[in-house]
Amino acid sequence: MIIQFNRVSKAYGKDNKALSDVSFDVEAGEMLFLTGHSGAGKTSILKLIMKIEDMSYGQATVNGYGLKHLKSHQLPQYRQSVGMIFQDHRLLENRTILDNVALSLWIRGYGKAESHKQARVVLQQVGLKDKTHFYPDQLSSGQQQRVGIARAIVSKPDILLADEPTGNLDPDLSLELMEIFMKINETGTTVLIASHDLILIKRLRKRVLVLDSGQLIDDYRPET
Ligand SMILES: Nc1ncnc2c1ncn2[C@@H]1O[C@H](COP(=O)(O)OP(=O)(O)OP(=O)(O)O)[C@@H](O)[C@H]1O
Repeated sequence: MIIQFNRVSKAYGKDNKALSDVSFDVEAGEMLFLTGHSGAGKTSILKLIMKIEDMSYGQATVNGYGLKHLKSHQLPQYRQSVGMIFQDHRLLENRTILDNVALSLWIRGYGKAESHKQARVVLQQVGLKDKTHFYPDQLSSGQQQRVGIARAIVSKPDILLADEPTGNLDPDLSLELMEIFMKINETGTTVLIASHDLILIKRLRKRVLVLDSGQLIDDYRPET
């Protein structure tokens, strides 16, 4: 299992309970969705996996690392194996698309030429080969979201997390984006996507974890 949550709870402060006793397993190479109403706890699960937040109770193992006892010096290595695509793209406005993607390799010690080379490869993969010299504000929001995907996959993570990646896209663009995720998944990357776009999720016939007020109420696997 590449992700194991065992009775995980999360409270923000004393009273804000976001997750209660959540348990689930994900096999390496799976693609699945996390859904539920606004405030159900989807982002909280992703933040726990990224170790942006710490759990209050329970245990979780991700890619062989026990999250509870992960030391700060292990974090960079751990986070290299888990890529995250944020709801707001968080692109650097004063850098080109190519630099935005290459930067995540460059800060890991790759040379500039190699970083650019690999950035070009993933930008082609997400269909943005012709936009490498553009700046983020010259792209549509769907294209910006694809830059976010390119940036997350350029370091070849074992697990890819995405928080509402189709948030403000129209249905056609949302489907296109999901097809990109499916292609990434076909290369062996485990993909976990938080989304409340139920129509889209249904169409894709993948496993769906359903959260309700911080509790996991369903783990739906489509018939094969
Ligand atoms: N930093 C925080 N401080 C206090 N409470 C928080 C914090 N982050 C989240 N919460 C609370 O935890 C609960 C779960 O939030 P979370 O963001 O995980 O939900 P979500 O399912 O991702 O919602 P959405 O679909 O609206 O993004 C909510 O009640 C929220 O108010």
